[in-house]
Amino acid sequence: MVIKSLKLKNYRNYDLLDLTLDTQTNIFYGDNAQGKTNILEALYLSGTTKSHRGTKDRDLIQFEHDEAHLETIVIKRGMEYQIDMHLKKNSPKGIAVNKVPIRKASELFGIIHFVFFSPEDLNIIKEGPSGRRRFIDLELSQLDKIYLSNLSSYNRIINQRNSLLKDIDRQHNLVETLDVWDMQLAEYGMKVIESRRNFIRQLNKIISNIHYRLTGGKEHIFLEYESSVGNLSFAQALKKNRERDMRLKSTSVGPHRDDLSFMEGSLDIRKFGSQGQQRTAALSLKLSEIELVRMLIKDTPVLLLDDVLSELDKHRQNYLLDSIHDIQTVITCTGLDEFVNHRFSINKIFHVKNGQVAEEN
Ligand SMILES: Nc1ncnc2c1ncn2[C@@H]1O[C@H](COP(=O)(O)OP(=O)(O)OP(=O)(O)O)[C@@H](O)[C@H]1O
Repeated sequence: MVIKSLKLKNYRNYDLLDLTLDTQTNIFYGDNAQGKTNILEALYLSGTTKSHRGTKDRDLIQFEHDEAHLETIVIKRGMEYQIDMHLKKNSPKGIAVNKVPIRKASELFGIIHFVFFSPEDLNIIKEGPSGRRRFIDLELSQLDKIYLSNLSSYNRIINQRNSLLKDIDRQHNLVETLDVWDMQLAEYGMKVIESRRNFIRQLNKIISNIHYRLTGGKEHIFLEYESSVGNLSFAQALKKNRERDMRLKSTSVGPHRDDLSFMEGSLDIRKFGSQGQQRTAALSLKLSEIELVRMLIKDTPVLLLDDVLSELDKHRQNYLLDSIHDIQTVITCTGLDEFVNHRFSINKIFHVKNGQVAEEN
């Protein structure tokens, strides 16, 4: 699949933008705060309905405007799909595929698949568990419609359970209603955990090879899904922790507290790895994600690289660029130095300045 074009109107710092992308490598370069990431964000939004930065629709609309419009044309297996998105300040976004309005965002599912890679991804091992859960959730939500639906049900129920835990403090007889919530939470929670375990199993088959090559044969790594539920069933764990949850007024076990560990032999890289080791493992993870997506969707995803090359040394830059030469890639960077010494062929170069994009030859 490839993105053929992107049009924006009143989106972030773009009044109007009309871009035709190359099917291979596209570079957007320019100084800071000129609008490079905004382009990647707009692309990601048009495929997933969400900003990769988690920004609300109203903040994506250009200051002093009430609406924004995005039009993306995707080519997938020879078919053209036009995705129109209308962002509004005070109501949900309108989406149409080939001019036919769709009612639910999930109807966009499967048209386009993005892998987003930003400098924060290189810190995924060094930082806290929420980034690692977010990594799993963002990818699985694109790969698996049922996961997306189970995860939203789980998140809805956990919010309701947490408010109930707060209310119980004032109105103790509400404690009887906890069982009903726990039953539902356990049902969706187990499904979420099972899908995540399966995803990690599949990633493990790929990551060890990639990491071995990336470290010049020095390291083997292995991922482990760490469930806060432990060996209990989720329902049992909820029961066991009920007193504590009531005291803390929040749910202490479940997929929203789980983590992913990166093991090099018996060494937990999260805790004991050097910074370099952690960043290399993070790069291996990202490369494995691309590989796994490719296998599962039986197509190539579109890769969005947000200023990530300048974060890598020459060896890792080369490894990354070599791994992606047959995928449509949209790269942002502040300068073109990273590409000068690489045989990597750039197909289109765009200069971004203050919400204006100029193609260079
Ligand atoms: N809703 C909005 N309306 C108008 N302009 C906006 C809006 N949101 C953000 N901007 C502007 O967009 C610019 C930031 O764009 P972007 O995040 O794409 O930067 P960038 O070129 O990727 O820079 P960097 O290299 O620093 O990441 C800023 O100038 C900011 O003021």
